[in-house]
Amino acid sequence: MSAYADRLIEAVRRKDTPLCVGLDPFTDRIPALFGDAREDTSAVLKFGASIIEIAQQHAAVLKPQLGLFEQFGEMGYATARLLTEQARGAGMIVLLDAKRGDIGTTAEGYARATLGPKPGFDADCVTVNPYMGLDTLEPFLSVAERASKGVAVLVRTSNPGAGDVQDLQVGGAPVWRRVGEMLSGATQRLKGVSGWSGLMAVAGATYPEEARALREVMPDALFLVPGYGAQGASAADAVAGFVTKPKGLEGGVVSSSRAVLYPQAAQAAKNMSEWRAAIGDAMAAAAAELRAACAR
Ligand SMILES: O=c1ccn([C@@H]2O[C@H](COP(=O)(O)O)[C@@H](O)[C@H]2O)c(=O)[nH]1
Repeated sequence: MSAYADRLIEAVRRKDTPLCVGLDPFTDRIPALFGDAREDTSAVLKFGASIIEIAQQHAAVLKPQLGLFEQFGEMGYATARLLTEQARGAGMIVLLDAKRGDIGTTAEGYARATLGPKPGFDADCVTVNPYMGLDTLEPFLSVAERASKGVAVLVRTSNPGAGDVQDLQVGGAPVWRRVGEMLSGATQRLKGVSGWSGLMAVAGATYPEEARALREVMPDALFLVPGYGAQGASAADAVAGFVTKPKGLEGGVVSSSRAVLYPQAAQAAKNMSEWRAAIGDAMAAAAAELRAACAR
């Protein structure tokens, strides 16, 4: 199998947009058309399955937010696995947002559970938290190397409090920059023939200046950029850390969850075909807006 980075960048080029659809199930926002998600996880499964059917037309990548499935207990976990299988079966790349991070021996379990084959999730990539140190990433990197998968590392996150720790100065540079520097060996290990690495850096769209600076530190890492849409960042901000290549700007994927899952028109839909149309419109608009931002 080709390297994760090559598969990802090829899929993004084919779709001609860096849009990554986030799958974040919120019980109070899943329309009643699917059943009552507060009482029945089959409503979450039906909602997720319909989202994937539409998303596969507009985006190369799906990012299930595992925490929001885990809130439903074992059935939620099983639902996330079924949806991961559906998305991969439909040719989408699945980037599991699980934000794992623990001592090496425990991390081995997490790596098998997320990237490993059944009974693991068999996701293409998983998000990890590096703030316990490089050794905690090793099990994920080993599985990723062996199975042509990716590892997306939190470097400069999108949340308002991101700077509380990540902006602290260490030897004249912020922590997030030091983390980016620390990841250079891992980046080389997951490099594909395209020159891009499957060691992805999570760089929030809400901090475009930091994303630009991070690109200098991590020239080969594909970025996973959350924060576009519901968190207020524009398409231009979202691609700030991308790079100019002969075919225009590229360099990663931009995720959007709430803005494409729960647009107003979909919340007001009276039937399934209205809902499908509203979701399709929201995803098409996001895909086009990001495509245009990449072309500038
Ligand atoms: O820095 C980060 C890292 C991860 N996330 C996750 O991305 C989505 C964002 O959802 P939106 O509805 O598009 O705001 C969500 O799953 C977060 O857990 C992030 O926002 N920032």
